Amino acid sequence: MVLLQIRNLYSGYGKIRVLFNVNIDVSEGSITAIIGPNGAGKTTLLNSIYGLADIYSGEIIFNGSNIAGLKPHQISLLGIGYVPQVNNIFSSLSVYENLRLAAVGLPKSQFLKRVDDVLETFPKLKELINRKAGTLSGGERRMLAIALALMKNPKLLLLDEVTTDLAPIMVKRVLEKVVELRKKGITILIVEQYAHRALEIADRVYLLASGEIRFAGEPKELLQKKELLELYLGIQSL
Ligand SMILES: Nc1ncnc2c1ncn2[C@@H]1O[C@H](COP(=O)(O)OP(=O)(O)OP(=O)(O)O)[C@@H](O)[C@H]1O
Repeated sequence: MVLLQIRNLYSGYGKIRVLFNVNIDVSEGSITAIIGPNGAGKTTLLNSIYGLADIYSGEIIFNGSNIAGLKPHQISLLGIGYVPQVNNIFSSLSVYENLRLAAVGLPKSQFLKRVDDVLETFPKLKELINRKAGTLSGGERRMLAIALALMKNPKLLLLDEVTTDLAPIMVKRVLEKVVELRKKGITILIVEQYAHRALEIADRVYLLASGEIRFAGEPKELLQKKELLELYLGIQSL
């Protein structure tokens, strides 16, 4: 089943037009990667899905209904979680307090169940539960940012460059978590600046450049398109 279908999407910010005729299918239970050069519009695509960009035309069908034009809190309630590039962690609050805030409105008993689930996925955060978020390492903060999005129990998780600026070992751990989340039934749409990392874990990949989709297919097909890789990603081979 296709969980998210984007049809003929044109979007941007006011007069700044960024995406042109974008079509994307995200199958339930899959990892779908969006790659492309800087400024291609990858973040704008996630912002469009989450109600943070202006939709000029087109449809964003999630779980059967068109969500284009809805506000972020409405989209969140429908089951989409977003881990933005600049994460919204409160540094002066503890890990626990951040998790509590992320689940605001949830009755205490449900909150405790969700915290248990999320900490099972991120055992390291359990050890750090009373630490101020500002004292966490870069990798730990990235894990917390994902944990915060999971507190709302999303069906679809949007991840924007969650591995950028991390040491190689932490990159590996974060991506292993992403694969683990898919195993738990969460559908993932991931934007990655480093194409090879995304291609290793993705079921399907879209190459975006200058606001248009230039390739859609399986990672192994893209790996054979040397001219696309060279033109848009500046790499001879991966
Ligand atoms: N809030 C905004 N208001 C106006 N223009 C914006 C805004 N955010 C991004 N843009 C513009 O939209 C275009 C696409 O940016 P976007 O961040 O979506 O690209 P990207 O592929 O995610 O790039 P990067 O890898 O550098 O983050 C850029 O020209 C950028 O300047």
